[in-house]
Amino acid sequence: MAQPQHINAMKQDFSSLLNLGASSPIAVLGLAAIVLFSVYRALWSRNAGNPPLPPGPPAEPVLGHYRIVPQDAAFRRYADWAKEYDTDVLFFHSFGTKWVVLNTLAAATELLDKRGSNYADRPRFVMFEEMGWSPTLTWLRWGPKYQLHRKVLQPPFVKSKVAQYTALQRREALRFCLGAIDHPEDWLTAVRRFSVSIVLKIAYGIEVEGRDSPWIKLAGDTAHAVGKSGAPASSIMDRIPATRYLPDWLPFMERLRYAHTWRPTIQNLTGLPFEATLKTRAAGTENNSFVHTRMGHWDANKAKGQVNDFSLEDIKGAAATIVIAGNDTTAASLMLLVLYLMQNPSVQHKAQAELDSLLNNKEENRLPTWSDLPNLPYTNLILQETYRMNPLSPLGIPHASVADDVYNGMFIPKGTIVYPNVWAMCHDERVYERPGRFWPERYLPEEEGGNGEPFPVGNFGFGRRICIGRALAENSLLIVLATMISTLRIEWPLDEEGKRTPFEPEWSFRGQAIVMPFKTSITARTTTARSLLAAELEALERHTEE
Ligand code: HEM
Repeated sequence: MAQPQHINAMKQDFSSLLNLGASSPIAVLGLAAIVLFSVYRALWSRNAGNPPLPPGPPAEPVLGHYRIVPQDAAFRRYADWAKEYDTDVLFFHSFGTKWVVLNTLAAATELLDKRGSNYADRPRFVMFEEMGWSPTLTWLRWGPKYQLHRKVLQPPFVKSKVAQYTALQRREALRFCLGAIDHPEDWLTAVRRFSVSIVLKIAYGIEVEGRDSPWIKLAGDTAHAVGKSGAPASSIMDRIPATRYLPDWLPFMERLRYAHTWRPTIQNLTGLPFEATLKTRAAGTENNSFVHTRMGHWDANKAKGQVNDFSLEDIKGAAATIVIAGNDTTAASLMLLVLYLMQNPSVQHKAQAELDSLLNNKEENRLPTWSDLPNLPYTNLILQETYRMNPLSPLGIPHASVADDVYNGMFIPKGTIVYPNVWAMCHDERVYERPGRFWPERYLPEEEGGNGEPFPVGNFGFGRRICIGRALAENSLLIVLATMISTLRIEWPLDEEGKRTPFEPEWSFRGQAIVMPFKTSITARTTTARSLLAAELEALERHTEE
């Protein structure tokens, strides 16, 4: 969801335009004129008489920074430029689009939090509209529709309300560990099941039955469709919206083709669970899922002859938001937890010791519950360190400025796209000693052997657009982490010679920063772990089915 892909996408769009030019020089000249005009109008005409723009590397004529910013791991390059130009805000432009990158927590807090109302907008996501997304909070521009969606979606996820989902989350945590013990070679299915089961149940009341559930596949397909669609607001349709009406077979419209190819998948994700839920309601089944609750309000208003501000399309889109925003992020975070525990056996052992001493495991033989979590400080530090090591959206989800602004004598024009460089903030050597090292103790005070470093900030965004699901996500991750530490032994896999050999897995830094599927060895940590998991799962299954 972050920036590197938008540069990449522009490259694809632009090189396709150049290909077209081979057969149609007039088209190239026309497009060049449009680009030059939009660059002038969007950028320089607005800057006349204002303070200077923030610094940044020199741009190329016409193309601006499109060839300057790397496609991969741009967040690292931005962090280097911030040092080189001795600034916390960098400025870039390309084809009339302007963007700034905020490289310190101070800049992000000042602009996105304190001046939040000026940075609550998003760029327009025309390509996502073409892909068939219903109104979706994450992509909505600032305005009454956005505010209505946020007002409806936020309440069930505030900290005081997410307790209603704890039984579900614990059940899925137990299922994950049991799945990983029973099918260690297929631990990723257990990961995907864990994340999608939680969001489908909350959004629609749908149960994911078994490892072969079609819902797991649909969630995977959607993740693929979104993951490869490029960064939001980066396609030629986003730059020049009228191009969405061009035929998609034109050589330079490959992203429109992509949107149309994946449209059925997106429509399935937003449509199928919604239709299934409407059917269960029509058959008289009620549950407390988001859709059932909203449909209850909708029916009641309709019966009273009152206008429904929140339309059926809105309910459909808002429910899909829960799945889109909450599924992949949770799955990717759980993969990171497995990775860091595997890579850092001493951390794993320390966390096991913390759990064992609390649960007195050998005598009582029980698994961690919600009431144990506040008494597991080291487990919590592991989660904080996981957030810091690899922010999933290293450049956040872009905000956009509503009006002209000046920050530390630098001009930020209206309509500028704003990327918080969360990775740079989490890896700032002035704040974190040896930031590339996974060291959960760094947050402890010095007298307890730590460095007194602050918890990372920004992984869930900033200001008015901050993630609504962070309390839910944190609960999911903490309960699954504690259950894993208690029941699983996670080690390097055995190689062909039967040795455990450390390796660095592959990563993808285009858009989101995610670890690619990797091999690991997962076994039950104690002789009773599996039976304990199975017994508690059975009890919870009865409970959550009610
Ligand atoms: C580890 C898990 C998660 C991470 C790292 C994460 C991260 C983020 C980030 C970085 C943003 C952008 C905030 C901004 O623009 O400043 C965001 C927005 C959002 N997240 Fe999450 N998220 C996670 C889980 C969830 C879950 C479980 C839900 C489900 C309810 C959710 C729902 C949303 C929504 C609806 C938005 C859009 C908010 C808006 O634009 O007003 N997220 N998230």
